Amino acid sequence: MDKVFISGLSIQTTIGFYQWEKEIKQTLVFDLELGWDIKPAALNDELDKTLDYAAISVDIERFANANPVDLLETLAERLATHLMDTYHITWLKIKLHKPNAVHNATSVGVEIERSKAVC
Ligand SMILES: Nc1nc2c(c(=O)[nH]1)N=C([C@H](O)[C@@H](O)CO)CN2
Repeated sequence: MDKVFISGLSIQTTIGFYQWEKEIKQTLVFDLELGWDIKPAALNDELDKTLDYAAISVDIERFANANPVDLLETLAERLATHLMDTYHITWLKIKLHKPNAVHNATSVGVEIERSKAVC
């Protein structure tokens, strides 16, 4: 399967279970793999036949800020649904890091992989 990927997309957003976290912004880092057949875009060198990683990066930041939640799990799941529905993606993997959450860990977070049947 071909993929378009985004690695190390760093944003500032409100996220967290505890009350103090709802009053600040924290760093989240996203790694995404998006299943996509890249041949149609490559055939005639056309951006509109592929997934525009720049546009999707902007969308991810907007989505996270528009949908504040407590858990990384919730954000990952909702973002997966949003990306699959909006861009007609049938397979994706999202790894979501909260690098400053645990002071003696390099990073912590969640990773999900989702797919849906093509009709
Ligand atoms: N599996 C998870 N564990 C924890 C989360 C989370 O989103 N998923 N969140 C927190 C707190 O918000 C934490 O980041 C505050 O330091 C704790 N554990």
